[in-house]
Amino acid sequence: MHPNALLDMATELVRLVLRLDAPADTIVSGFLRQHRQLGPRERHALAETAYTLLRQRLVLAHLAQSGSGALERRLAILAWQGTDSFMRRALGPNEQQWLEQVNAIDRSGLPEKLRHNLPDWLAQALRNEVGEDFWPLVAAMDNTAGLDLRVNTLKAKREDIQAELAEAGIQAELTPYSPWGLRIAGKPALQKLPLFIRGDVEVQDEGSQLLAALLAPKRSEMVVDFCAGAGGKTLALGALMRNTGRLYAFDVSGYRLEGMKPRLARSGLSNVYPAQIAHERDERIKRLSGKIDRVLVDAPCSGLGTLRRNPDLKWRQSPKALEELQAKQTAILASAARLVKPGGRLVYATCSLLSRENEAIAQAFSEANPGFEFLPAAAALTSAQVQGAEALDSQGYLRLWPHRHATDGFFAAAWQRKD
Ligand SMILES: C[S@@+](CC[C@H](N)C(=O)[O-])C[C@H]1O[C@@H](n2cnc3c(N)ncnc32)[C@H](O)[C@@H]1O
Repeated sequence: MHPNALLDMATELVRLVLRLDAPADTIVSGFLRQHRQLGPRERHALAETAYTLLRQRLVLAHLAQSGSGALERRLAILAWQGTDSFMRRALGPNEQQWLEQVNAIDRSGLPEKLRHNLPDWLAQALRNEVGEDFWPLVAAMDNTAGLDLRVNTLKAKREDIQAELAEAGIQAELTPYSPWGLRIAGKPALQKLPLFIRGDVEVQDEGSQLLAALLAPKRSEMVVDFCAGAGGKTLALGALMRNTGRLYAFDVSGYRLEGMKPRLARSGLSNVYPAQIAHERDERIKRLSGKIDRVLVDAPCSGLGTLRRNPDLKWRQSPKALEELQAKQTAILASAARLVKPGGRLVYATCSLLSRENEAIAQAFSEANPGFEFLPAAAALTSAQVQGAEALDSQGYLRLWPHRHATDGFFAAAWQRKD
């Protein structure tokens, strides 16, 4: 494709993602689907340009002020993630000159806001969470996420998959904490590899894998994944149960549950029972009250722990939205807890970095439910064969951070129901 045409497309994509009226990954994948003529490198350049713009929105908007022509085009030029020389062939002499001037600016001298690229409320909230780690956290969230795989231990061994990947020219390291994880260098296409088609691996952040480890379901147990979505955690739980017992995968979204089907088919699991529920107090839930060995609540949350993958969330979330989420999280956790039988385990998890969705919800639950005993994460994870689990524990909670653990940001709290 001619550079002019590709830059025009990038400009159009920038216009679409800046509306912030839908998740950026939905907009980007929809846009790329409409332009099937694009090659893989062109797709990559367009997608990464859109994500870079969302990551660095404030500084790029500031720098774009000095140019002329359509603002979206200036932003696309500044955020461009394809080959530089290719893009420059689309620029007129004035644009070339402007770009030289902008590139010469020392960004480290710009005001803080233009360096962290966060809305004020979120910058303040993150400073409150991590104090002097604020800038390392900002830097980690500015990177693209790595690619982690979870080996489906029902079908394969981690070392064998590592060797098979090496044969295909793909370097993979063992993840430091998850006993089933592999971390891949770069972003190779995996979907066509036999090991992926066979269902021997799933793409899953190491942090997500550790939530399954914390719930630690056993053979023949009755387990509920309360907010199962497209089944990322469900599949990990089913494999830990060695395809025995019963694993209910509930969600209010039939559309998301539908997304589980192809993954379930690949996984070889037959112990999973997906079911759409109307809300957290659904009749189906009531019928299972007090009967379940282990319940995972992977609660709907702000998703702010996933900014490496979903940088649009920092612009799409708000303190008001957080309040609504907190009410929902509290209600879902209270309902899910009723399922747990005496001696059973309950885990509440989010992919948020903010205490108000995490410790605050867990502490309120502990106070309101003396029949549930708090289980410190380090001990529970160590029993689940997680190495170095102390490094993941903060005051008994599982707390994962992009800048400390090279995972998405995750939180989890675990309890055991007393007899
Ligand atoms: C963080 S996502 C779950 C991701 C999923 N566990 C995975 O690993 O892929 C939260 C899910 O909660 C679901 N949800 C929202 N409200 C709910 C409710 N009241 N009861 C059950 N699920 C709910 C959403 O549809 C969404 O799929």
